[in-house]
Amino acid sequence: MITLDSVSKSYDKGQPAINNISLHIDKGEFVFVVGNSGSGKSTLIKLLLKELDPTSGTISVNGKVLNRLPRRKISKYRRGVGVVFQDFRLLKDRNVYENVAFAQRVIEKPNRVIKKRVPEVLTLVGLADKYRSRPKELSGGEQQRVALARALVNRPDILLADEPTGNLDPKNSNEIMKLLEEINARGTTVLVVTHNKEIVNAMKKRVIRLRKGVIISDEKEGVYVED
Ligand SMILES: Nc1ncnc2c1ncn2[C@@H]1O[C@H](COP(=O)(O)OP(=O)(O)OP(=O)(O)O)[C@@H](O)[C@H]1O
Repeated sequence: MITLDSVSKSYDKGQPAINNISLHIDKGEFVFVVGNSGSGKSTLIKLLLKELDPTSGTISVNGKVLNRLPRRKISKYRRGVGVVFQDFRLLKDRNVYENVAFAQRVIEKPNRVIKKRVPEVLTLVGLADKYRSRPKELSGGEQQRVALARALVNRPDILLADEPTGNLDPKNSNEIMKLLEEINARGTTVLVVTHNKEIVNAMKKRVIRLRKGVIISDEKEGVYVED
């Protein structure tokens, strides 16, 4: 599903943000990526979204070699990869329904599909009754659930979450993680970047640890080890 083969990424100056990483994630896996600030986690996410290209090495996702993906095919590729961020990134002037529908409108899904699919995915995240609310009328946990619904509405094979609980209290964090687990159980491959020690330790999933752009451990039922 996701394979990195000797991947490095250097920005203009300093040491590489990702330094010769090889890694394989199977379809249906749930993986945490942990590491100190600056260890390369966000760079890894950007490489997987093809927002950045590696300086060397190859990345394949869903059978496609990203290095060779032509520019005109990038947006289609990204449709297969849902993404959520710490800061939710919702459209402030649109309600919950429109925030989720937007992801379908940009790929020109017909209205009849949108009308069926948006309520389905809002039900999945437990927000069916809040479809008319604006983001500012929602709690942080609810806003993140809207972001998750938007990431999932086009049924991606992979979900990337960059610090999804970074702005949430423990209760909301647990709820978001339960949802990610459920989404994973339905077949989506999930990769979560996090600093949340409690969550990583509670969930007993695969944990990949980065330090200065290098994988320093990769354990099947890992725990969060501070650097
Ligand atoms: N656009 C950029 N230009 C130059 N250097 C960058 C850029 N983005 C990241 N870096 C550098 O690359 C390294 C890895 O950064 P990255 O953002 O991937 O780390 P991170 O593990 O996600 O950190 P955090 O937990 O703070 O988000 C850092 O040394 C950072 O300063």
